[in-house]
Amino acid sequence: MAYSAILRLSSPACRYIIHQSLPPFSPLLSHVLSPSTIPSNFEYCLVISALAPALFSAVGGGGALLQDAGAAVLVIGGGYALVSTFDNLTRRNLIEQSLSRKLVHILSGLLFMAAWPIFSTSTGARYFASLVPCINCSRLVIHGLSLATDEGLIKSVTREGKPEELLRGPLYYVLVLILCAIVFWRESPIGVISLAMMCGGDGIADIVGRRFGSLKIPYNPQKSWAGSLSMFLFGFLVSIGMLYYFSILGYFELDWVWTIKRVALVSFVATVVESLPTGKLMDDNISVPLASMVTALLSF
Ligand SMILES: C/C(=C\COP(=O)(O)O)CCC[C@H](C)CCC[C@H](C)CCCC(C)C
Ligand SMILES: Nc1ccn([C@@H]2O[C@H](COP(=O)(O)OP(=O)(O)O)[C@@H](O)[C@H]2O)c(=O)n1
Repeated sequence: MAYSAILRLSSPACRYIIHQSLPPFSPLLSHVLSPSTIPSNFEYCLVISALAPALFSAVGGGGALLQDAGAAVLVIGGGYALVSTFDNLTRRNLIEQSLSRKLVHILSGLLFMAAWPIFSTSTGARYFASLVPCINCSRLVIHGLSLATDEGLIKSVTREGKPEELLRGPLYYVLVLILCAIVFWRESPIGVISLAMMCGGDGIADIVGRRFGSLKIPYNPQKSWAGSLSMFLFGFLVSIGMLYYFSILGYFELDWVWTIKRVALVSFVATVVESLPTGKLMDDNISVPLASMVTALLSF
């Protein structure tokens, strides 16, 4: 009944329109809809309720709407599941908090982007997809302002377990997801590369840099050559991998030799920007995707 259009069908014109626009799917229908029969309004409502899904999918509205709403619910659930999974791993001391945060950093955006093809081809699909980071954005603001408490969220995405940390890196991160979903979506490699560099590149730099980053960068002792090199390589590979994923699904047709060169350039520029001592001026979750977008816009 949710999709059924309960229409006032008393007017003959309305019944005529229905009769003309709906092929008689069965003898029952042709009887009920034929102008010679005068069915009650209840019978018409019954018919419309039965045919509404077909009607909606025939006009492209309900089918796409249903698909996008379902996809959004599925991905929102996936986001909650991901965060709570890493919260449990951290609580059980199976992984340290900094590693948990970085794995959430790497996986959230990449899995969100990988889910884009399950949304419909309608023009509104990108807005349904952006609902996912939007809901997480409101979640981060609510808990970042301590209007509510979610220990699991705080433990799995903050460095020191302070709620106000949610209003910096994590918030900028989901805002970039919203921007890329709405502005670039599945139509442009720029959004894909920017998210790959922010999620994959910047994420791996922390993991590798903390463990193997003894050789520091001269102009920024907080960063290391190992961290930056891993960002360049992993960011490049994740970018190419995601572009290949979307291209085999038919969203991009790319000249791969040309593309590889430009992705390498984007990855290099993003890595240099991330290595700069500008963390206090601009969070990496803004500077890395911004540098990637500008470089990709100029080179693609
Ligand atoms: C830990 C995060 C950012 C911190 O960045 P940094 O300070 O370490 O540089 C990521 C925060 C993720 C957010 C809480 C949840 C986002 C969920 C995502 C929009 C949907 C994922 C769906 C997918 C299917 C798992
Ligand atoms: N290029 C890089 C990036 C991070 N790192 C290491 O990872 C730690 C966290 O890096 P970061 O401050 O960029 O972390 P986020 O701002 O990305 O959360 C740094 O303090 C370094 O120990 C590195 O060695 N080289």
